[in-house]
Amino acid sequence: MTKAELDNRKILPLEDSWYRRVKEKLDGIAKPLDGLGKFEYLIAQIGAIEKTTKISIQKKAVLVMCADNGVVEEQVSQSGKEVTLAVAKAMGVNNSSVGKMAAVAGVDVIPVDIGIDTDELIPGVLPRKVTKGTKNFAKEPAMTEEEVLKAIETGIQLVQQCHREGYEILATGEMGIGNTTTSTAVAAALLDLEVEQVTGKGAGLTDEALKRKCRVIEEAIEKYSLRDADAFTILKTVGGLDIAGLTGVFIGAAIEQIPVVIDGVISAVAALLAETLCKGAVNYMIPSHKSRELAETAIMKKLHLDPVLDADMALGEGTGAVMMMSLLDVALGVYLQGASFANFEIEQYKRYEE
Ligand SMILES: O=C(O)c1ccc[n+]([C@@H]2O[C@H](COP(=O)([O-])O)[C@@H](O)[C@H]2O)c1
Ligand SMILES: Cc1cc2nc[nH]c2cc1C
Repeated sequence: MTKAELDNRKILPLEDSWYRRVKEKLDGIAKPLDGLGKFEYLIAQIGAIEKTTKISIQKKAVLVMCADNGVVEEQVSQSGKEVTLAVAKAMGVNNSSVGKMAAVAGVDVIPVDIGIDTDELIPGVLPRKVTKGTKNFAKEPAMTEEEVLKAIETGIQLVQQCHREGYEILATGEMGIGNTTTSTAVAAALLDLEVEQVTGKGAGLTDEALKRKCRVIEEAIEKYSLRDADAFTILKTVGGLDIAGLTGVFIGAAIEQIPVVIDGVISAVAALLAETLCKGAVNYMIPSHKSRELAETAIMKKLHLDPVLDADMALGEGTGAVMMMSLLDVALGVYLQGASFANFEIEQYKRYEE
């Protein structure tokens, strides 16, 4: 894929009529009007994406992009980069946090090596390595243009493959030590935010290390004049292969017209990049939780998305998105099988315009 091909991707809008038809069906179910709150809108959104009132999200997968980040050399994370490989290996044998959750939720985990710094072929992990980790952005741009395009294309192609295999809804996830530094740098540059106000402790840091993390991000934004740069340049300079791959997943979901659930702050940054690069992609996105990472709030506000879960989670791997898939299944139980007012022989509730 060339940059021009990426720029020319067109995303189809959703039709309002499907929202209305799903909402009418929800209003006919014996319950208070809008009783399922935000889930009513989300169910209607999925109906509009699938273009049906007979919604199905039975076959589910979480695509977990795993990659290393050169900026870890600057000691911006509590652990070393070897943890990325260790957790990816655990994912491959369903022994990671997301694997345990997904088994309960009926979701398939698809871990992807999009840039782990190893020559090993990891059992159970899809080999889609673009390069063995990014460069340290404190010293040089993280990626080349070709690497970014290849990672985005990989994400798009994985969604297309999942769609062909019958998956009806996808979730995003990632594993990459240092990726809260890359994500925060992208968010701060793209949304012109104060670095100190949006930088969190990631997987855990001392106060002193947090100051170092802020300094590394701030210096890079200044060095490369990123506050005036476009989204693609920001991603290439301070982003990561996991973020680029996930950007492709969001673009791919919009192209294939399937719903995609956003996980934590790293996925949220990729969602923001996808919407910036391909307008309208956001209509295919479903938020899950409000990550503990500080950049999350500004990103969700910019995307006009409202995460349902506020549980102080900061695990990554796709865990929050998988939890959300379970909640969607539960809410859909009412939509698909709930008794109607007619079944109860009581009069349907009316909407009163104020
Ligand atoms: O999903 C989130 O919002 C989230 C917040 C904090 C940490 N993480 C996970 O922790 C790792 C990154 O943390 P760090 O401190 O190395 O940047 C990475 O593998 C993420 O999956 C994820
Ligand atoms: C063990 C471990 C698992 C993770 N999953 C996401 N980030 C992580 C960081 C660590 C350290």
